[in-house]
Amino acid sequence: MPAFQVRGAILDYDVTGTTGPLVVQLHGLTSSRERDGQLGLNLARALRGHRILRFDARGHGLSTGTPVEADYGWNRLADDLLALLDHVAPGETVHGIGPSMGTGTLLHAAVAAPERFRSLTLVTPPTAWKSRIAQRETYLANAEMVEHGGIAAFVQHGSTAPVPPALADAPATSITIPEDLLPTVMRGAAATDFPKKKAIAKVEVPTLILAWSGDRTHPLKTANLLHELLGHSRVVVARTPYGVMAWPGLFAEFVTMVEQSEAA
Ligand SMILES: O=C(O)CCC(=O)CC(=O)O
Repeated sequence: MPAFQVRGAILDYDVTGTTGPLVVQLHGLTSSRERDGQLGLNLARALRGHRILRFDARGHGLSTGTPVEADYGWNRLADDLLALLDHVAPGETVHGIGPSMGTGTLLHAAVAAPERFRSLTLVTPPTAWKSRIAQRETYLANAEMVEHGGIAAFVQHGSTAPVPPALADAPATSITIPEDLLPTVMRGAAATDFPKKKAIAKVEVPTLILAWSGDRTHPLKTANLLHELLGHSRVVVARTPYGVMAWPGLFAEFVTMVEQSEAA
């Protein structure tokens, strides 16, 4: 696999397809491109005639990490993303898609460099702003849990959490962050948040928001707030696994429509 060195980490990535516009696909906290595939979240899979760039965020999957909490803030992950885009596709505008932490990363990147994005697909937007306060405590407690009981304690605790209806059929998967790095990544997640609402409202990139119901880590309130702020957006909510099965098709159709309206 190709690798890219940025700010002390080596990001593992791959590009499928040889022609067509570039799509960059991100993943969520404690996940990786492989694990998101197992969860049915390889959402660019229905798209044809495009190059798809996928990578593991620093500290996740096959990428290496740094022992610095702030490096896992969404703003810093956005710096990684923009640097990787400069490396793989200098000067090219791209379609970005990413769940949860990937959404936070895309929003920071789009605020910093809106000209790099043709479209954004924000999947299962996580807690943000007001709802981030309680999530922060959860992540700090998780960091301590790993330090005292290892990943096994964290996994055991997570297995008792309610599963959103849209994930009812998802297989069991493993955390992709090494045990010694996980507390650092968790504390980085605890300290981060979306960009300010005013900054998001200035982003004029066409946006599709794919959310699901019944998940406190990805509350519908965030999806709806983003929809209100982003003038060029549409929101679709999945309430069952069938709703999530439709997402690759919805994404492919959205990207095609964005390209057709640019050409018109
Ligand atoms: O709340 C966060 O920091 C992001 C949570 C996340 O990315 C987990 C997921 O992918 O479900």
